[in-house]
Amino acid sequence: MLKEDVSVLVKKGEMLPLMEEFYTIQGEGYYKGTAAYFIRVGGCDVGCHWCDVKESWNAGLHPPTHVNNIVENAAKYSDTIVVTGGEPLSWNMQPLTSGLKAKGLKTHIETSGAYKLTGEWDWICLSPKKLKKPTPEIYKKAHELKIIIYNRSDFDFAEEQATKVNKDCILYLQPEWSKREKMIPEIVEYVMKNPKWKVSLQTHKYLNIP
Ligand SMILES: C[S@@+](CC[C@H](N)C(=O)[O-])C[C@H]1O[C@@H](n2cnc3c(N)ncnc32)[C@H](O)[C@@H]1O
Ligand SMILES: Nc1nc2[nH]cc(C(=O)O)c2c(=O)[nH]1
Ligand code: SF4
Ligand SMILES: [Mg+2]
Repeated sequence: MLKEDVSVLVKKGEMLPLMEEFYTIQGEGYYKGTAAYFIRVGGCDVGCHWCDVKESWNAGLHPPTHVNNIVENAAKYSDTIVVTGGEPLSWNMQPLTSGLKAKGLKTHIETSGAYKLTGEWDWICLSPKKLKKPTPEIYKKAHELKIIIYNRSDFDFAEEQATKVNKDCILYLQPEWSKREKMIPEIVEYVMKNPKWKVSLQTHKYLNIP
C-alpha cells in the first residue's frame, strides 16, 4: 500500500501502529487477576521518565495494522480486550472498539487521558500524568483512577485528581515499579489513613508474566 494511503487510514483509526498483542492476566486495578487479551498500540509523547514501555513511544517503529485484522485475531483469545500502549488515545479508537463490540467483546482501555476520548469502552482506567493532564471530559467517564506513586508529592497529585472524577470512580494508588520498596510502606500507611483509596500492584511482574 502507498505510504499516503496508509497515513490516511491511520488518521481515521482504521489502521493502528501495533506494537504487540498478548493473552495474559490483567495485573493491575479492578480487573486484576482476570484473563484478558492485550493490544498494545505504539505512540506516546507524554514522556513519563519512569515509563515501563518506552519502546512504545515512537509510533514509526510499529507496523500500521488494519483494525479488522486486530479484531479477528483478538476474538480468538478472550471476551475481554485491554487496549493499552503507548497512549491509545493518540489515535481514533472508534473503528477498533466498534469492531470489538460487534463481536460481543468487552473493551477496556488503559489511558493517561491526555488526548480526546474516542471509542466505546466498557471500562476506562484513567492514569493521569502531571506532564500532560487529562482532558476534562474523561473524568466523568472513568471507572477507575490509578495514580502512580513515585515519591511523596504524588499523594497530593492523587488527591487533586480525585476531586475531578465521578462519584463511582474507584481510586487506586500504584507504586512506581523501581521505587516499590521505598513507596509500598508509605502507600500502605496512606491507604489505612485515607481508606477511600485502594492499593494496586503490578501483579503480573510478581507472577513473571507479560
Ligand atoms: C504503559 S501505560 C500505557 C497506557 C497509558 N499511556 C497510560 O499511561 O495510562 C499502562 C499503565 O502502566 C502504568 N505504568 C507505566 N510505567 C509504570 C511503572 N514504572 N510503574 C508502575 N506503573 C507504571 C501507567 O500509569 C498505566 O496505568
Ligand atoms: N499483565 C499485564 N497487566 C497490565 N495492566 C496494564 C498493563 C499495561 O501495560 O497497560 C499491563 C501489562 O502490560 N500486563
Ligand atoms: S503516558 Fe503511559 S505510555 Fe506514555 S510515557 Fe506515560 S506511562 Fe508511558
Ligand atoms: Mg504494563
